Amino acid sequence: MPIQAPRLPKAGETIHGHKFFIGFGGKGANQCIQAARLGAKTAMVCKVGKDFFGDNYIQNFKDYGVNTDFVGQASDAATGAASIIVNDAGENAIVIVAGANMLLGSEELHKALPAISHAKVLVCQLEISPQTSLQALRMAQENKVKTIFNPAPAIPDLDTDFYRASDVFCCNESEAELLTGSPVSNVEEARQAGKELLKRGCGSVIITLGPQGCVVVEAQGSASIHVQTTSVKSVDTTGAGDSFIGALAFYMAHYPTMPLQEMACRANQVAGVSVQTVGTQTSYPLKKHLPAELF
Ligand SMILES: Nc1ncnc2c1ncn2[C@@H]1O[C@H](COP(=O)(O)OP(=O)(O)OP(=O)(O)O)[C@@H](O)[C@H]1O
Repeated sequence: MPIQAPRLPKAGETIHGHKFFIGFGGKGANQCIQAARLGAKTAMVCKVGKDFFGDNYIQNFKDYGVNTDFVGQASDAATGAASIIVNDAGENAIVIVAGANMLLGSEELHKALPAISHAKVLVCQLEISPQTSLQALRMAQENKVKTIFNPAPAIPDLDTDFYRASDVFCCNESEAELLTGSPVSNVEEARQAGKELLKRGCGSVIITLGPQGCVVVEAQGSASIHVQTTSVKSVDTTGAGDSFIGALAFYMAHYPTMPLQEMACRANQVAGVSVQTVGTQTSYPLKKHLPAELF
């Protein structure tokens, strides 16, 4: 729920803002919807509250053609929400209430097992309990389903089992920095961080670098590749990383033999379109609006 205001209010203060709007989000939902907009058959496994926001959240998935059979509604917790205040300088103050997200656990995953085990790709993040994410990744691997893990929001003491459960470990610069403990602010540093993360046991690593595209690090010992992207005029980069991951999941599902570097190159192009329009899910391109050579 973003609010635009001239400045951030002080404790106890009431001020007038410019604008208020409600947008759907959550990393998992964004990634799922980008994949669906490219033509992937998608299902979401998550938990919302039995409330107004939860009902609208489910309808939003349905509007995008996402299967909601595994979207549970908790009666004892509210739908996860974020209150975001952005001032005229572009600085923000954010309060996230995870709510029902934290109630997603083993029971729900077991109900979703038929969908998980028949999927081509499973994508997980850290906006639910980390142990639930890890369990889902393991369930996918046991069923030979490819996994993409997006360690966001990053936690410094990430369980090392997450690396082993990730076919593709995909994060942005600040997440890579937190996980490796080394600065990641340019291509060279991203290459080093990618190599370090790869050593921890994942199949491959992608570190996204905003307008500089991404770095792809595959199999131990092989060179890292900087996949540059086309320069575009960006107006709102919110959710660009999720657009990239949703697109990557689409390519992994639809073109399983395509080299990862080529998938990353195409995901760069998709995410590059998303930054040219205001909004998050609404800025994600549909297949019909993208050049045919991306498919
Ligand atoms: N200004 C830009 N021009 C072109 N492509 C961009 C730009 N910003 C982002 N992208 C594309 O989006 C991808 C993800 O961007 P970024 O690395 O900023 O992710 P992020 O930090 O997770 O984003 P956010 O937190 O804003 O969702 C990049 O790898 C690139 O493909």
